[in-house]
Amino acid sequence: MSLAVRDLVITIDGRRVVDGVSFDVPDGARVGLIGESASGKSLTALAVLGLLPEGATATGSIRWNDRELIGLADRELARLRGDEIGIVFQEPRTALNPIRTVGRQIAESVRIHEGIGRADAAARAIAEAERVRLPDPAQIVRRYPHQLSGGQRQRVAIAMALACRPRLLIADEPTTALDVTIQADILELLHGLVAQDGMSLVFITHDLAVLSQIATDAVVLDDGRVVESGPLSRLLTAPESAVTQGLLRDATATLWRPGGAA
Ligand SMILES: Nc1ncnc2c1ncn2[C@@H]1O[C@H](COP(=O)(O)OP(=O)(O)OP(=O)(O)O)[C@@H](O)[C@H]1O
Repeated sequence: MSLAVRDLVITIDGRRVVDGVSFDVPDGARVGLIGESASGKSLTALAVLGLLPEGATATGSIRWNDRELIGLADRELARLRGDEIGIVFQEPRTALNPIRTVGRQIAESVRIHEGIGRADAAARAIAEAERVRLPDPAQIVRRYPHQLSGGQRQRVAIAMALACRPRLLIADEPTTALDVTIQADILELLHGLVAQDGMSLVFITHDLAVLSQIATDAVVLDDGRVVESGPLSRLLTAPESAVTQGLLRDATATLWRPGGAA
C-alpha cells in the first residue's frame, strides 16, 4: 500500500500555508518530512489523516492505495484512521484520556475496528503493552496516564496507534517532548516495530539527526514548499538547498557524537 501526495495546497484564512507539496511513500518505505517550525509539516500530515483544523481547505491529491482521500467522507476517513493509518503525536499527555485506564485506551481501537468483546480486548491490551515493552504489562494496563512516566505514556500512544496493525504510521515529532535518552529508546522501539510489521512510515521532525536514525528518505519543507527530497544518505553528505544545509549544520554536533548515527 502506498501514499502519493500531489500538488497539495492547504489554505487557511486565504493564506497558502502548504503550497504545492508532492511526495511518495512507497509500500514499506520510511520517509521523513523535515523542516523548521511553521514549514507545513504537521498540516501536510493532518491532511493525509483528514484532520485539518476548522477553516483549512485542501486541494490537490492524496492517494492512499489508489483511493483519493481529499474529499472523502468523514466516516470513511475515520475508518481509515487507526485501521489502515495510525498516528502518534508529539505530546502523549494530550493524546491520552486522563480518566481512562491505559489498557482501555490501547484496546479501544481494536474494539471499534475489529469488533471484539470486552474480555478479548483486555487480553489484547496486555499483549500490545508487552509489544511496546512497557514494564509489567498486566499491571500497567490498569493504571491511568498520570501514573506513568513521559516515555511510558508515549509507548502507550504507540501501542494505541499500532494495535490494529496499520499499513502506514504517521509520527509527528514523537520524541521531541522526551529526555534525550528516552528519545533514543522510543526511536529504537518505533524502528523495530515498523520493520517487524513492514509498514510504511512518515516521520515528522525538525531534527536531521533524529531522522537519520529512523528514515531512509526525506522531503525537506520550507515555507509550505518542498525545497529538496531524496535518500537521506545523500541529504546528509551532499545537501543541495540552503535549508537542508542549515538543518545539517544544526544537527552536526549530534550526528558526529560518539555512538551517534553517522
Ligand atoms: N489552526 C491553524 N490556524 C491558522 N494557521 C495555522 C493553523 N495551524 C497551522 N497554521 C499555520 O500553518 C503554517 C504551517 O503550520 P504547521 O503546523 O504545518 O508547521 P510545522 O512545520 O508542523 O511546524 P511545527 O514544527 O512548529 O509544528 C504555519 O504558518 C502555521 O502558523
